Order: sequence, then structure tokens, then C-alpha cells
Amino acid sequence: MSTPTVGVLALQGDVREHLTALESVGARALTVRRPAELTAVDGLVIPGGESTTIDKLLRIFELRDLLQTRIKEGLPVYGSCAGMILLADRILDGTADQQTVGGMDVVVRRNAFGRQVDSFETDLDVVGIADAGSGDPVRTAFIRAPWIEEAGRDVEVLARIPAVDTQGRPVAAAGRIVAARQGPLLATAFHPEITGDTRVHGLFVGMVAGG
Ligand SMILES: NC(=O)CC[C@H](N)C(=O)O
Repeated sequence: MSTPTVGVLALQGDVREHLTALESVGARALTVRRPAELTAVDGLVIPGGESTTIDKLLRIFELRDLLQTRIKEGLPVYGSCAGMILLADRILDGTADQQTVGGMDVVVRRNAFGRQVDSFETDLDVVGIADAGSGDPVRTAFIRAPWIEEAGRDVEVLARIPAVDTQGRPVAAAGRIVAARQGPLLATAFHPEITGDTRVHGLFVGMVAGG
């Protein structure tokens, strides 16, 4: 594949930042709102936003069944934050009627970091991008983020919340899984697209291109 075409699900959430990040790592990036657009892409990003809203809009825009089918056929998908919730097979603390698209054998806890820490930035080691001790961690932003509470056997854990913060203070959520991969599916609890660090998008575009 020469230049992969990667769609960004554009029903709700921070679409533009993903389009910019994808283009900066060499993909052709476009918005996806219609079934024909979803059929045409080589890979898809589900952005952060509000997972209950994206869930409802997926059904209204008649994209949900098609997305599930394309995921079963092996479409590479990267879900960030709300996108991670939508990729999870199981969800904790969702609303009563909330559904996910599924595909990843994980249990995700929605709004897991709690109200008092709605939003924070941190540096993370991420397997294959900024391995532990490389000294070049990924700058990440967590915004009312979920975490992965359980991951199945076929899920590769890519990042966990570190034991201490940058000031050396212990972190309550230490050890929680915040990035994972299962075959062509990639999920991060954080938003890499708003800190200007494009390496997660680079990893995903490499997956789309056959890596
Ligand atoms: N930044 C985000 O995507 C937040 C996700 C949001 N808390 C949800 O449940 O969907």
C-alpha cells in the first residue's frame, strides 16, 4: 500500500486534530459520516468525545452494523478515549442503554479517573513507541478518561499509569492499563492528538499500511 487512506469518524468529538496528526505521519486523512465513506477507508480513527453520544449517532447514521462487520473483517481501528470505550467488548459505569461496537477483548471502566482529576497531562512509556528507559516518553492528555480494567489473553498491553508522577509522588491509578493493542485494533485512554506528539498516529498508520 503506498499512501493509506485513514478515516476519522466524524459524528462527534475532536476530529480535526486527528486529521492533522494523520496527515503529518503520511496518511491521506478524511472524515467518515456515511456508510460509503466507511467502506472506502483502509483504517479508521474513533476520536475522543462522548461515548454515549457517538454510540447513539452510530446507529442514527447507520454506521454501527457496518463498522462491526468491517472490524470482524480485520479493518485497523484506533480508538482514543471515548473511541477506546467503543472498541471494548465490555464496559463498566456506562449509562443504562449504552452499547459499544466491540472487537477488543477488554473491560473498560468509563470516567475511571474520577471527577477530582477530570483532566491531566503526563509522560508515558509506550511499548514500541517510547519503550521504558528510552528517555523519550509520549506526552499524553487524559480528559475524563477511561482505563482498561481487564485485558484478555490476546491483548498486548502497551502502556500503564506509572507508580509515581514526575515529582516522585505516588499515583492512585498506578498500574492501570491505558494503551493496548489486539491485532489491527489499537486503543488509548489518552489523547495523543492534542499534545502534538504524533508517534501513536505513526504506529497506527504503520499498522494500516501492513505493519
Ligand atoms: N475525552 C473523552 O473522550 C472522554 C470520554 C467520556 N468520558 C465518555 O465516557 O465518553
